[in-house]
Amino acid sequence: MTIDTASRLRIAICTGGGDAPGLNAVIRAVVLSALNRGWECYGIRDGFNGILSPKSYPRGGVIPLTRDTVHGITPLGGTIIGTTNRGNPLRYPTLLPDGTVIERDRTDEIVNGLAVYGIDALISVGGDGSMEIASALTRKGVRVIGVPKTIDNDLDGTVATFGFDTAVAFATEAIDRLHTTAEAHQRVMVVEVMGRYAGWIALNAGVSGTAHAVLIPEIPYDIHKVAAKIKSREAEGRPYSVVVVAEGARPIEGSVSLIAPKEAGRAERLGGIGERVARELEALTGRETRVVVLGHLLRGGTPTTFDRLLALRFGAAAVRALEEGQSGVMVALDPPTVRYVPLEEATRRMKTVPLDSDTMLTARDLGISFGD
Ligand SMILES: Nc1ncnc2c1ncn2[C@@H]1O[C@H](COP(=O)(O)OP(=O)(O)OP(=O)(O)O)[C@@H](O)[C@H]1O
Ligand SMILES: O=P(O)(O)OC[C@H]1O[C@](O)(CO)[C@@H](O)[C@@H]1O
Ligand SMILES: [Mg+2]
Repeated sequence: MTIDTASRLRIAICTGGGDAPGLNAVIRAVVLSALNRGWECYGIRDGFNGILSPKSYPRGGVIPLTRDTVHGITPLGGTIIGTTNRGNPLRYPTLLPDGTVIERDRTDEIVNGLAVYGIDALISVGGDGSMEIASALTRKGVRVIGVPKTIDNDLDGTVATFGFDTAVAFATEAIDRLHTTAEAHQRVMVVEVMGRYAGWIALNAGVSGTAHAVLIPEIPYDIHKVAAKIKSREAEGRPYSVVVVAEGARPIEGSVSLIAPKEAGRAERLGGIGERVARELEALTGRETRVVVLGHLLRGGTPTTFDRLLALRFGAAAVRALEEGQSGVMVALDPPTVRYVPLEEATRRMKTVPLDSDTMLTARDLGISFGD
């Protein structure tokens, strides 16, 4: 969709979903690119909560972002305006007098809230959930540009999202460190990494960190096959192994490991699969086993150079898109350039690991077991 451009825009930015290294770099690029055009820039606190729950923000749910606000934030993890992965405005959990909880659409309140603040256009940074919300707001007449973010790399329509490279780099370093202790103690070390529905982090870090088995959501595993891999290493005089497990991995006959089931306005919380795999491998191989859960460590820290640059490029490209009069599109990496894809296209399907991809073939050629 292309809209007439206003010469001086008042824009807002929000960050939604789980945080990812690079969010602050996007914010800085958006703010500086906007200010350098003579525009004004505001930040909505904690996803859309700054508009939906203004009473929770005595110092303002929508705050001005200035050159000073974004000074020095490029290398910082987190997001200076906050984020949330609870309370999707499309399906907002609401308690009824009889105690039941229903989900209701609160996007009209966001449309009105943006109008009250005189916001001409919104830049929404987030994963699939945030892009779905952005797409709904576009249909309601809000001028929106999406910026893709997720450490899980499961967002379609872009070759890469920022945060993923940082998460993989950290996981690889952790796996490297576990090799030496695994070998010294002749143990099996199981490393659980994030990746709810897609195994990108487990696969890329597992291959780079030379793990011996990698279990991903895309391939339900047979624990006996993983145990056989560990035993064959033993037979070759290597009585230790490193196994990487994505939190969304599941056995062939079984389901994912849940910490908490899905609730209104909130996805299910996964966790515990590393523990389960370790227990079963110890029983099947007789080898002492330990588990390390990397969890939220993967979302923290300073973004890698790749992620910083990508985040800065995405932020600046989002502002250029507004200047060009675009709306309803997501900035996407299409090397060597960035392009704009319709939000509907970006949210149509989840990007999971293709089983015939080059990285999968590489892993198999290297002898890594997927438990299949
Ligand atoms: N701007 C927002 N305001 C409120 N809630 C949001 C916002 N953006 C996203 N959410 C909520 O967070 C959930 C996850 O968001 P999203 O898919 O954008 O992030 P993600 O990077 O994929 O991370 P996650 O693992 O949390 O899904 C959404 O389904 C929605 O419930
Ligand atoms: O613990 P939280 O913040 O709800 O988020 C956990 C989820 O976030 C993600 O890291 C995506 O950011 C998923 O892999 C994970 O399941
Ligand atoms: Mg998501």
